[in-house]
Amino acid sequence: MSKGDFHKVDSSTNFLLLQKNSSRQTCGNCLRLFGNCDDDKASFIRCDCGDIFCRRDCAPHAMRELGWHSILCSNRSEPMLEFYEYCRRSSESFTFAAKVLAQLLSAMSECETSVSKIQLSWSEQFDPRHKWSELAARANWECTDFYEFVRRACILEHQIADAWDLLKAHLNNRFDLETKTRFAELLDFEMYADIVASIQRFAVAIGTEKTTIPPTRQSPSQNGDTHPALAHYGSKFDIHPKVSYHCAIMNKLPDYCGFLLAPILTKFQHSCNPSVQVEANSTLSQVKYGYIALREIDQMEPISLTTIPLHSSVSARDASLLRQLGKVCVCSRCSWEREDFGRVSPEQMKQLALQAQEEGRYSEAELLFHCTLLHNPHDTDVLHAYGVTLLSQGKWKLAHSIWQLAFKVDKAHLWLSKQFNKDVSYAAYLCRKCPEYYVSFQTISIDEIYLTTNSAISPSACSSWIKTAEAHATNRGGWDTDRHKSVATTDLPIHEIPSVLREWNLIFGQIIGPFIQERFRVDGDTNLRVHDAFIVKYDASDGQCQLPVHTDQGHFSITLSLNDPIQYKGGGTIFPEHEFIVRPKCGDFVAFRSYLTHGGVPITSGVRYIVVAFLYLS
Ligand SMILES: O=C(O)CCC(=O)C(=O)O
Ligand SMILES: [Fe+2]
Repeated sequence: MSKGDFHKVDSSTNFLLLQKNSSRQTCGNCLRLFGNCDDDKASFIRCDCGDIFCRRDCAPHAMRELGWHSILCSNRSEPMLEFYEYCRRSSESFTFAAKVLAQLLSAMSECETSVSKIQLSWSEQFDPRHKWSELAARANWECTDFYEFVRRACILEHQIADAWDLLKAHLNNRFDLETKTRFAELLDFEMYADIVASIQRFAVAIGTEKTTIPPTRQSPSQNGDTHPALAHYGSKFDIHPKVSYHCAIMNKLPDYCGFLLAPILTKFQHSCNPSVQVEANSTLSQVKYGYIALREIDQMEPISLTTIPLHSSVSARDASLLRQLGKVCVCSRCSWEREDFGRVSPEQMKQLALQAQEEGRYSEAELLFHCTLLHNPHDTDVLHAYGVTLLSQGKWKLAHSIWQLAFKVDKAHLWLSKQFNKDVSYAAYLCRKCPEYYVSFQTISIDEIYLTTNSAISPSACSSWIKTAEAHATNRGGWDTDRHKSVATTDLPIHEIPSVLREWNLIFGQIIGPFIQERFRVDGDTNLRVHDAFIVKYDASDGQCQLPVHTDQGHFSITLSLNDPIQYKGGGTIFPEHEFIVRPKCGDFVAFRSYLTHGGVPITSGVRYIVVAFLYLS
C-alpha cells in the first residue's frame, strides 16, 4: 500500500458505540455531531429517554419496532434504568455489550439469518477465548499479587452476572413469547459475556473533531500529506471505570465521541510505530470503515495499528500494553526510546523521524533526522524533511541553510530547486545601525501590532500590482488555492511575477525592512529575509472570502492592502485575542509578530486584494 491509500473493509459485524457521558448532541447510531443551528435541530429526533438520532437515516433504523434502540430504550422500563445505573457504577463495557447484542437481535429480526450462524460468525471474528472478568482484572492490575488478581476477577464475575440479570429481566418483559423463542439462543449469558470480552479487548476510541489549537500556515510540500485525523483514530482504551479512560482521552486526545468494535481490529498487531490507522464513516446508519496507510507498506510487512495512545512515554506505553495485552512492544520506536539503538536501522530511524514529525514531536524528529543523516548525509529527502522540522520549531535560518545545502547535493530535486529559486528571488534587507524610514504609523496594541497610516506604497503601484496579478493568473489558468495546507488562501507567489517582484524588492529594502527593524528593535548587521510573500484575493461572490484564525510561519508578518476598504464590505485582519480588526487603507500595511493569532474577516461584497509576507531574521 502507498501512503494515504484507503482500504475499505467489508464486514457486517461492525459496531459504533456512543460514549454515553458525551454531553454533546450526538446521534446515538452514527455518532454524527449536531450543532445548535436550526438546520441541525431539524435534522434530529429525540426519543423520550433523551437519546437523539438523525431523523432521516438513523431514527427509522434504530427506533423501529425491533430496532436496536427500541429494544434497549429505558423509557418506562424499571430494569433497564437499573441496568444503566448499575453499568455506570460498575463497567461501561456492559452498556456497550447490550448495544451490540441489541444490534445483533435487530439485524436478525430483519433477515432470515439463523442464531447459530450469528454465534459462529461472532466467534470467528472476535475469537472469544478470554474471559471478561480476567481481562478486566488485568486492566486494573497494579499490584503483583496473584491472589489479589483472582479475588478481583471473582468480584468482576459477580458484576457481569448481576448486569446480565437486569438486562435479561428487561428483555423478558420487552419481547413477546414468539420473539423470545426465536431469539432464545442469543439471549444467553455466555453470548453476552463473549461480547463484553470482545469489547474489552478490541474496541478502539474514535473521535470526530479536530484539535482546537490554531493551525500554522504551512505549504503542503513542506509537510507531506498528513492525514487530518491522525491523532484521533486507532487508539484503544480500557473500557472499565477504574481505569480512568475519560481522563486518558481528555488529556491525550482533543475530542472523541465513542468506540468502534470491528473484526479487523482483531487481525492487526499493535505497534507504537503503526503502519495504518482505522477510519470509520459515521454518516450512514450502517457503519462503514477501513484503514488508511500512514506510510509506504511493503507487501511482506505485517500491517500494524496502535491499540494505546501514542503521546505518552515508552514506560507509560509499556504499562498500558502489559495491562491490555499482557506483553510489551518491541517495535523500532520502543527500542529507540529505550535507548537500545543497536536494534534500530537507519531506515527505521528515518521512518520514526517522519512519524514524530507528523505527530508534532519536533524535537524528537530533529534528533532522529540528525542521526539518520549521520548514516547517509546525502539523502536529500531527509534533508528536506529535516529543514521542515527545524522550521516547525522556529529555526528559520537553519532550515533555509539546510535546504540550500541539500539543493547543492541534488540540483534536480523538484522541491529543493523551487525553494532555492524562491530564496534567491527575494532580496534580503541588512539591518543597519540607525535605520531610516518615513512611514507614519499607529500602535494597535501593546503586543506590537502596528498599522502604517501614510500609504507606504502609492495607490497607483497597488492597482498596477492587482492588474499584473490578474493577468498572470489568467495566463497560468487561475489563482493558486493549494499552496498552503491547513489554512489555504487564493493567492499568487510574488516571486513568480517578475515585475511585481522587482518593485517588492525595492519597497522591502526601502520601507518594510527599516520599519520592521525599528519597530521590533532588531540588531544591526542582521539580515531580514522573506520566507514567503504572496498576493491574496478574497472575492465575496466567488471562491474564498475569509481566512480562519491561525498563526504564521516566520518572526514577523505583514498584511498590506492593495485596494481600499470602501471597495468591499467586511474584511480586515482580525486579532481575536486583542478583540481588534485592522483595516489598512490602500497602500498601508499592518505588521505583527507571526506567533500572534489572527485571521481574515469575511467580506460580504466586492473583492479584497492584499499582500501577505512572512519574514525571518538570519
Ligand atoms: O486577510 C487577512 O488580513 C489575513 C491574511 C493572513 O493572515 C495570511 O494570509 O496569513
Ligand atoms: Fe496569517
